[in-house]
Amino acid sequence: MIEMHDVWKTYSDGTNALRGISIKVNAGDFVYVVGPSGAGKSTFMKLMYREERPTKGQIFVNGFNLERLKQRKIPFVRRNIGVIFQDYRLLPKLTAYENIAFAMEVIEAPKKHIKKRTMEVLELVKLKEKADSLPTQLSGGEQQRVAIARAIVNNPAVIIADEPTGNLDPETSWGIMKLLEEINYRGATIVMATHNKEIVNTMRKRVIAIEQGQIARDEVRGEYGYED
Ligand SMILES: Nc1ncnc2c1ncn2[C@@H]1O[C@H](COP(=O)(O)OP(=O)(O)OP(=O)(O)O)[C@@H](O)[C@H]1O
Repeated sequence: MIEMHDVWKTYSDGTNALRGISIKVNAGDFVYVVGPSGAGKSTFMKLMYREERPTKGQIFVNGFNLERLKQRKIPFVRRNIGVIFQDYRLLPKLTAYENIAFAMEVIEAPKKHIKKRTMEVLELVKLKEKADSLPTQLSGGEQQRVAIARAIVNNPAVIIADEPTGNLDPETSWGIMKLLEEINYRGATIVMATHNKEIVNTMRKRVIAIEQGQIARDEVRGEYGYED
């Protein structure tokens, strides 16, 4: 599903963010990515959805070699990866419904299908009654649920979540985790970077720890392992 072979990332200012990462994530896995601030977690995530390119090494997602990808194939690969950010990144002038529907419009899904599927995911994230609200009219947790609905609306095989609970209080964070667990249960592979010790130690999953740009641990039912 996702494979990295000896992946290195050096930014243009010379920062060595990743130094020889090799991993394999299978279809249906739920993986936490943990590690100290600045360890390289976000860089690792960005490489998977091709926001950044590796300096060296190979990355495969859904069978595609991201480094050999033809330009015209990029939208196809991106459509198979849903991305969730700490700061939600909803379009501020669009309603909850429109934010989600927009993700289907850009891939030119049939109109009839858009309405049905958008309502379906709004229901899944329990926000049907907020369909017409703008992001500013929603709480942080509700905005993140809209962002999750947007990420899954095109049925991607892989969900990349970079600190999805980073801006949320503990109770709201648990709601988001329940939702991600449900999405994983329905078949999506989830890779989630997090600093949330309680979540990692309670909802036991595979844990990949990155330290100074290298894999420090990779455990099947791992622990958070840091004090923050
Ligand atoms: N665009 C960039 N240009 C130069 N250096 C960068 C860039 N992005 C990240 N870095 C550096 O690369 C290293 C890894 O950063 P990254 O954001 O991947 O870490 P992180 O583990 O996600 O940190 P955090 O937990 O604080 O979000 C850091 O030293 C960071 O300063």
